[in-house]
Amino acid sequence: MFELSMDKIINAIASKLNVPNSNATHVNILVVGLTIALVALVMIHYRIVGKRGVVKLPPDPIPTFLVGNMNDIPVYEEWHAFTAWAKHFGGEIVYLRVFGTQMLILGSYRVANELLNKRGIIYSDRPPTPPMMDMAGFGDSLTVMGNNADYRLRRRLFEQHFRYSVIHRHQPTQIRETHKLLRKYLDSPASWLDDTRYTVGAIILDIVYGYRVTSDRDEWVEIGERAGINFQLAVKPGAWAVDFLPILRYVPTWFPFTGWKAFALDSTRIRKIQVCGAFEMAKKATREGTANPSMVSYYLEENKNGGDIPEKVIMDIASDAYGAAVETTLSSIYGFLLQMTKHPQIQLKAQAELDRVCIDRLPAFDDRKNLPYIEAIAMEVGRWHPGVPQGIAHRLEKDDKFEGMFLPKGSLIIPNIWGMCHDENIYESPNVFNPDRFMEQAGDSSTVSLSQSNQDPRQMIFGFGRRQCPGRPFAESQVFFTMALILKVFNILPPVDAQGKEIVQPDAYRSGIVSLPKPFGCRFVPRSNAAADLIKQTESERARRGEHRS
Ligand code: HEM
Repeated sequence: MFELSMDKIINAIASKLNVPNSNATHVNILVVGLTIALVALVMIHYRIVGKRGVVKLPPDPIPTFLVGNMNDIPVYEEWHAFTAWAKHFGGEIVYLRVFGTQMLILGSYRVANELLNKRGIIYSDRPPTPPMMDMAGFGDSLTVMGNNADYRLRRRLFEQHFRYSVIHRHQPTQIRETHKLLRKYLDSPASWLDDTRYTVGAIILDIVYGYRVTSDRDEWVEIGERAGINFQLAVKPGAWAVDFLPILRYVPTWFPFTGWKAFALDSTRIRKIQVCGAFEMAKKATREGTANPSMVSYYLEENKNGGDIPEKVIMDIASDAYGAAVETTLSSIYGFLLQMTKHPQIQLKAQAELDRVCIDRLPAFDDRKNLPYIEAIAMEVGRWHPGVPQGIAHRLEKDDKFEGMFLPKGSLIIPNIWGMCHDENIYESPNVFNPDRFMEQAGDSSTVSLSQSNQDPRQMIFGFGRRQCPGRPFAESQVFFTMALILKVFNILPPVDAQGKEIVQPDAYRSGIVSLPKPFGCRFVPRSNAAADLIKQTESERARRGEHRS
């Protein structure tokens, strides 16, 4: 029966190819060749996994010979392509291959929760550090380290300084610097973009090194920023030939076309100044007893009292905090300001809540539980454009199986956080900016509260499982506090053109691991004279606390 139908196929092919039947041997060879190729293709889609039988890989865009899906992955705003694939393949996991590297793009919170949270034990590793990251001085960063004992020590120490139960320690710094920002918005609103950036940098420098920024353009903030920019450049996938051909790292610097080596050397130099310089400054102050309390002074003191934390570890995690905190937190604050320029009604509603809770004073951290609408705006800002839209890749440590699909060991796991936050199955009209989606109307407008029924996007935007962002408690509190303070005293308006007409600004975001809004305009106008007075009073409070002016 089989031979009969095989003959038929051979004859059909033979006639199609115009090959006489007497030459059927050649056709036989052709058919065998085609069959092998077909089986090979099928084998790529289906894996034979030991005794567990045949298991299917997740669906994938058709790969190209050798390079796989390299050309399918866009260089900019990858999260849109990932979201489109998830829809196209009707699946929550998409499989990609680039050269020998296998990737699994997770497109829903449900799957990310099942794999990265619940099976965290095998999903918490990171891929090997790309050569350029290493050459540019970022190889020792906690964020890129594999799941080994050294990593776990660093992670524990890091968390100890930023977990929910201790972040109140950082509040005096947050209050001092964020109040200062309000004064800057009032006195010189044109430089709001830089001033906002400097504020976040100044807070982190104080928390981590006990260093108080005293000028508007502080050298340590500048160095931190340069290191941050270099990190973003070095980590960019596909940007560096050396990441594909590691042997290139041994090419001497005098060789033509090695500008990338100069970048790597300069980046390492800046990173060294940032990591060692700021640490040595904090160490000296701790030794002399003049240090402000900080992450570095805390662990150095612990060592003095019998602890044995390697100094290198303290030095590295301090710089990790700076590198990981500034751009991400800024992404939320800038994102909030951009949306406010477009949504005056949302501002009005938030200001009504603030005026009810903090009648004639500035909001404080303790007000958070009584300001659900401000919390809802913070959640919607995070959902609208997550600061790290594709997360940071995890690496699967063992072969795994999920709902009939085979997930191969060594795969990079990329959670498409942006896609999850715009999932129509979770959020109604996901492309509308609407904080009310997180609110529950309970009685009159003074008793509204946060709804428990809609998925809290913060379970996604800070990543997953054992790798979930350890800075989350601090980031949430700083974003909330900044938003509440600004809304209490300012109207946030869009820029105007030469005719005084308000400019409608695009929702444009920079691509990269951390994604911020592209530069945009914003006007800060005090809501009233009383609001301006509240800002000015922070100056006298500062003087009363004996803080220096800057
Ligand atoms: C709104 C602000 C922030 C967002 C959206 C954010 C988001 C993220 C995400 C998505 C990850 C990857 C998690 C994963 O691999 O699954 C991450 C990792 C990390 N974040 Fe944040 N982050 C923010 C603020 C901060 C702050 C303020 C700090 C420090 C104080 C921080 C420190 C870190 C560190 C050290 C890691 C690496 C953790 C590890 O690999 O174990 N982040 N963050």
